[in-house]
Amino acid sequence: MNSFGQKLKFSTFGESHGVAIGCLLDGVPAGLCIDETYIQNELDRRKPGKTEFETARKEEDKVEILSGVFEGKSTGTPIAMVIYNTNQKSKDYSNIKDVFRPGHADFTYFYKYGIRDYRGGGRSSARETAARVAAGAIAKLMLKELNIEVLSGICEVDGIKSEQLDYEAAKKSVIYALDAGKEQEQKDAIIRAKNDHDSVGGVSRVLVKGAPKGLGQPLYYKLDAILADAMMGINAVKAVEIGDGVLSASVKGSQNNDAIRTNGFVTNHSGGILGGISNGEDIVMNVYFKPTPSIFKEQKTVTTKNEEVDFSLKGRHDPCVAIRGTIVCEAMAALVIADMLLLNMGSYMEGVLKYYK
Ligand SMILES: Cc1cc2nc3c(=O)[nH]c(=O)nc-3n(C[C@H](O)[C@H](O)[C@H](O)COP(=O)(O)O)c2cc1C
Ligand SMILES: C=C(O[C@@H]1CC(C(=O)O)=C[C@@H](OP(=O)(O)O)[C@H]1O)C(=O)O
Repeated sequence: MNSFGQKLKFSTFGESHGVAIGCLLDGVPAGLCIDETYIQNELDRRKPGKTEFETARKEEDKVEILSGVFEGKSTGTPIAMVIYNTNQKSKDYSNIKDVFRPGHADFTYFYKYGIRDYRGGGRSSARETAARVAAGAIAKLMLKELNIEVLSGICEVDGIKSEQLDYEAAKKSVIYALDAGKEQEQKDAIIRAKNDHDSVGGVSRVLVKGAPKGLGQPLYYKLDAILADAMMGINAVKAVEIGDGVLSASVKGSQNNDAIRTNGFVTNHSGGILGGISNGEDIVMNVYFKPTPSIFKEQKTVTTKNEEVDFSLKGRHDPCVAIRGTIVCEAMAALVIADMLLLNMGSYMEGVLKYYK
């Protein structure tokens, strides 16, 4: 179960090499138009196997809505969605049955549960994030009704930073690069690492446009805390910055404060959140992904019997997980913002009236 979930309850099921993955999304208001083509398009943006910058595992990620939608509209009842796995090739994973891949969840799952679905990491595989994207697409449909948009793109690969942040460019790029001028260099870094049987990290920049003032509950349900929680819950995310983030610790207050004018804020160092509440500016986050743990270089590890071994991995893996990860960030951000909106409708007379009008 998700940890935001005040109004929207969201959970997923399934394993990478099981029959299917899917989700249950409860709390979506009745009467929302559920555009299945839109949901599928969102899944297509994340699905694996599209380019050489992604895992070679080809999945169509066709989503099927099982409940909660009638004649194209949400009914206010739980929405269940399923995506069948079709390209498992589980036998490729027999060589990690008794060894732990450094950097992956094999070690910790084994010591926590004593049993591990080693076929592609089972439940710990980011295959599960397809289900997040399906739920996030429904949240995005709800946000669209309120002219709120969630966008994202890659602003750094292997330390190569984007100078431009062009979200339209990111939509056209196969690696969702925000800076078309840096795209080739970033692509080259991914392919170089891949050819070297290695992997690279990257950073996704997420932008929520059009969010109203007042989202987030002080003090223990702050919008920045909940967004960070949602992002950190994505596989391989190691840090989240809101607005200027880490940089704000090394500048003066006079440089960091956003001056206020009658028409809004002059700058947006805060990333659109003050005191845990949205201030009406763009909500901006940087989400940091580590390099893919499953690499094909020989590595040192131990077996399930705690014997030291050198081992070489097989399988199909993303050389840079941030690329597809950015689509998952959008989905999680959309779910959080939708949840916060629904929460405000309950605590704000204006919201309640608008909702019931
Ligand atoms: C979209 C996406 C794709 C990923 N693809 C792979 C992959 O192909 N191989 C791999 O080892 N890890 C991949 N990961 C990362 C692992 O799932 C993740 O590192 C692992 O579950 C351990 O969790 P942690 O890194 O959060 O500790 C991917 C992550 C995301 C978000
Ligand atoms: C299958 C997908 O990505 C997978 C994420 C992943 C991992 O360890 O996170 C490992 C690889 O697959 P497997 O679980 O078969 O080893 C990726 O291909 C997907 O995103 O749909």
